[in-house]
Amino acid sequence: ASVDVGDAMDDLAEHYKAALKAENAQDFKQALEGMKTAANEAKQGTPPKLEKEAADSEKMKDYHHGLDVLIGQIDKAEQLADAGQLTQAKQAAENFKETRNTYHKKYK
Ligand code: HEM
Repeated sequence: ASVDVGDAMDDLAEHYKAALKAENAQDFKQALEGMKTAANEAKQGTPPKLEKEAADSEKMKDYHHGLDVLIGQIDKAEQLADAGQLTQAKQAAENFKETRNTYHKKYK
């Protein structure tokens, strides 16, 4: 069974919306956990634009790297929420958009 990247992205976007709307650390963290699950799922699929690339091609490696960058950013935002800094955590979450835009330009 292969993972559909578009489906994983829809999940990612839904949880991201919830994260940005969260009014407490618990809701925020739950949304971020959902984002991480979706990002890891996306890593198991192949973007339609890269279907002709070998699994170990530079482009596939870069696609995986982009999702790892996002997962790293999610972990940092989670740590801020754990430290009771929800405002800063949500600011950190706003910055996910930069990563999204960078990789969407290349592979979406
Ligand atoms: C906050 C982060 C992100 C959000 C909210 C997001 C959201 C989305 C959404 C809503 C779509 C359209 C899905 C559809 O076709 O139904 C999409 C497509 C896509 N995204 Fe993301 N994305 C994010 C980050 C990333 C990153 C980091 C990468 C790659 C490293 C990526 C790669 C792609 C690709 C390849 C598609 C096209 C999938 C397809 O056509 O099947 N996205 N994304």
